[in-house]
Amino acid sequence: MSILYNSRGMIYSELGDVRTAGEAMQLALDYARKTGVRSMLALALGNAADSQLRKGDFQKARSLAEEALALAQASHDLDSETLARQNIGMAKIGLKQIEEGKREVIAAIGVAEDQGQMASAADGWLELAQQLERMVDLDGAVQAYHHYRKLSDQVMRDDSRKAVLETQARFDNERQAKEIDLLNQGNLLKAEQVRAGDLRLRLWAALGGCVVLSGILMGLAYQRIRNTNRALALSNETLKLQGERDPLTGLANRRHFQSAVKRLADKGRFGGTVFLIDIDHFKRINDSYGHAAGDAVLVEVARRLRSILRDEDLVVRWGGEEFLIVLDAHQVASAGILAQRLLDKIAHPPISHGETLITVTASIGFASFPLAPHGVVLAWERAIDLVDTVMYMAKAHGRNRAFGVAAMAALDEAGVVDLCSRLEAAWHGGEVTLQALQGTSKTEESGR
Ligand SMILES: Nc1nc2c(ncn2[C@@H]2O[C@H](COP(=O)(O)OP(=O)(O)OP(=O)(O)O)[C@@H](O)[C@H]2O)c(=O)[nH]1
Repeated sequence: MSILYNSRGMIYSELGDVRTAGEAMQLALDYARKTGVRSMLALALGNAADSQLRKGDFQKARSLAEEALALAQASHDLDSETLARQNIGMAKIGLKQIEEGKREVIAAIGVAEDQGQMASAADGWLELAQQLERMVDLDGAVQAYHHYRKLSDQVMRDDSRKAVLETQARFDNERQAKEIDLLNQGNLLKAEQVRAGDLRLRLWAALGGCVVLSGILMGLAYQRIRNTNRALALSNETLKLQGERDPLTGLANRRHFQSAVKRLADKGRFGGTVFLIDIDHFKRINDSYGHAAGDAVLVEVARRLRSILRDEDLVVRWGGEEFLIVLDAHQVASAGILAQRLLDKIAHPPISHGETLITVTASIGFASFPLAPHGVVLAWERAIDLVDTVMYMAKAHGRNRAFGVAAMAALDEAGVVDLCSRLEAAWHGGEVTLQALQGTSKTEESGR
């Protein structure tokens, strides 16, 4: 029964029904206490503490997590001990013991990292970032989010390496099929050539008065060969284009970006203006209207972005609900004007999907490189790291807004990395100048 209620609690928790999830977790805990089975009790205590954290009852969450910690230590269960310590830290943050709680959560995440549990460590950083954001420790939240992005990128790289291998295998099969197709076309071409050769021989044999006729026939054969070659070249070009497009939105994908960015980077150093756009609360759109509606939103946002940009501007589907724009221009002022247009274009009018009107907003980070005022040039990975951090600040400050880097008191890349790791504080301390813009109307922004 305890396992059953645990599962029920987890399902309701995923659906966002905190109250029913809490009741189920409590029942799971009651049954686990009756059975006296330690592993079951540790699991139930961990989940119940987690549920209380979500409900905001930090005192209760803390006492449940402390009970779980004692149990985990007694049974030498390192995983449960780490979870319990993390929950205790989160509860302390909720109880306004922010620095102590932060230390405990970070130590618990460190243990998970040492154990090689990178996905759960990444989740830990994200939860910490959200908890600190709730407690208005924005600097701490931005730093935690930075760690989360780094680690989740690493996890995603590992996952996507697997996915890439599978996709590669699929792509190879498709390519093989295409190559067979091309080979057939090649054979046809050769057959055409042989036929043309035959024709030539016969024509030479017939010679004499047939010279004019043979010339015409040879001309026709030559024309056919040229057409076949043109078809081959077109087919190769189509193959290359398909591999660099996102199939849902038709925008360029990351692979295309990698080759395009080489054109914009001088010896790996990046020049231009970058915007990172992340749709706000996109998970809610999927949860409320369904995955197909989420897809429709992505397609429409992609169309709107393209509609206000020039053909030569690069627009990339960067991740699930993230888009990256790269302009070959360096003016920060005009970047601000474009950021405002992007915010407004995404939000107005609401996107229609069947009978439903879906209100969509986005958060945007942007910066122009080399960085003002000292003209610091960055590798493109660092440039995107910086824009990603500024984008998260736009999220942390309420969403439906754009933050852009106008100037940074850094003389080299190391200085930029340092300021980026404490951006909120550096902004307030005057070491960084940010341009902050807001979407013109916040119709549906519900915050947290
Ligand atoms: N429909 C659809 N959903 C996707 C696609 N790719 C990713 N997603 C979903 O996008 C959601 C992203 O959610 P989160 O990363 O939590 O971010 P969010 O809800 O936008 O919240 P904030 O970014 O904090 O405002 C996840 O639920 C993904 O499943 C896609 O191609 N189609």
